[in-house]
Amino acid sequence: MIRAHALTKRFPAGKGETRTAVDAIDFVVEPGRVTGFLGPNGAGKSTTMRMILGLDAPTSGTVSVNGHRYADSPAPLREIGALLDAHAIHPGRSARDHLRWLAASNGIPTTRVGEVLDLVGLESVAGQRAGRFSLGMGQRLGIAAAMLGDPPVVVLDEPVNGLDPEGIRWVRTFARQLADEGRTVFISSHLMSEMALMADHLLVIGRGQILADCSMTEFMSDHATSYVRVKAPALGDAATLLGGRGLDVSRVDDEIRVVGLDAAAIGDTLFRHGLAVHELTLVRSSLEDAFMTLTADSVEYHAMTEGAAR
Ligand SMILES: Nc1ncnc2c1ncn2[C@@H]1O[C@H](COP(=O)(O)OP(=O)(O)OP(=O)(O)O)[C@@H](O)[C@H]1O
Repeated sequence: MIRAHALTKRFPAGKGETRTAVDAIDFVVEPGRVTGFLGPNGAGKSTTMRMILGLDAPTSGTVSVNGHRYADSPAPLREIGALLDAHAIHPGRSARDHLRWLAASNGIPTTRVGEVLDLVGLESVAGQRAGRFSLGMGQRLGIAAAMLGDPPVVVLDEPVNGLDPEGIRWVRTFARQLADEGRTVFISSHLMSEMALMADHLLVIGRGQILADCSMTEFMSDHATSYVRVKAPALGDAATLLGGRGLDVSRVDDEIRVVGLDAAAIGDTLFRHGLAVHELTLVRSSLEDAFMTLTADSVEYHAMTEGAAR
């Protein structure tokens, strides 16, 4: 498992000032499930992952993989496999040569190269230069490299960024398989929609702080609210009536939004009081909305106007 305690990273920000990228965070990434590491751009995901892998030194605090610091591991690739930057591959080298070189420099038998190429479905193109690979093939090669040491812990930074739906599905299935094999799987993303389909557990980060650490199911029930949209000619009367019953009623433009009773019961109540109803719809807020709400205060660069965001 991965365990972070009071993990902090500050970067120099000029004029003797510092910028806190990761702010004293505590978390545990458990084996046997996919943990999604979710946060808007600049939230601190990559910095955290780099500290897990010993590529950045924490300013303070600790992070361990299977009980010890990554840097203290005698055989790091057998301990933890990582995909941080899929483009960090020599473009002139073939996929097979790239993996052979990695295996040789890490004391891993070259027979493993064929196995990981098979695992990610690149066997047929293994002789081609990696520089010619599509984004999806590059991601697969990066994942093959991560799996060389058959590690119990796998860390993937934005593995589906820029992939087509087929590539996304492949990564999702692969991550699930790794978790089912009992491995610790830690995957970052800035898109809730991806995590909703991939992760069992969620760690949400914003401005370097943990905003949520819970199961995906818990996140859904806590944050994805729903309401019933009511449109009626006598909207004010309908709002007064429903509000009088202790329901949470808010008026937005030409509709009222009601929380606390299902659509059928609301319709019946209005009917019994002779109020006509033109629309009665259950509206579920999407998980993406829930994530945006949770991280709204921690997004680094807000669009200046709504129009600019489009
Ligand atoms: N080497 C560095 N020097 C200075 N500041 C840095 C450095 N690396 C990251 N930062 C800053 O730390 C903060 C967190 O960055 P980080 O890359 O970890 O975020 P992220 O969540 O991975 O975002 P993204 O999804 O955009 O990659 C940002 O404000 C970033 O500008």
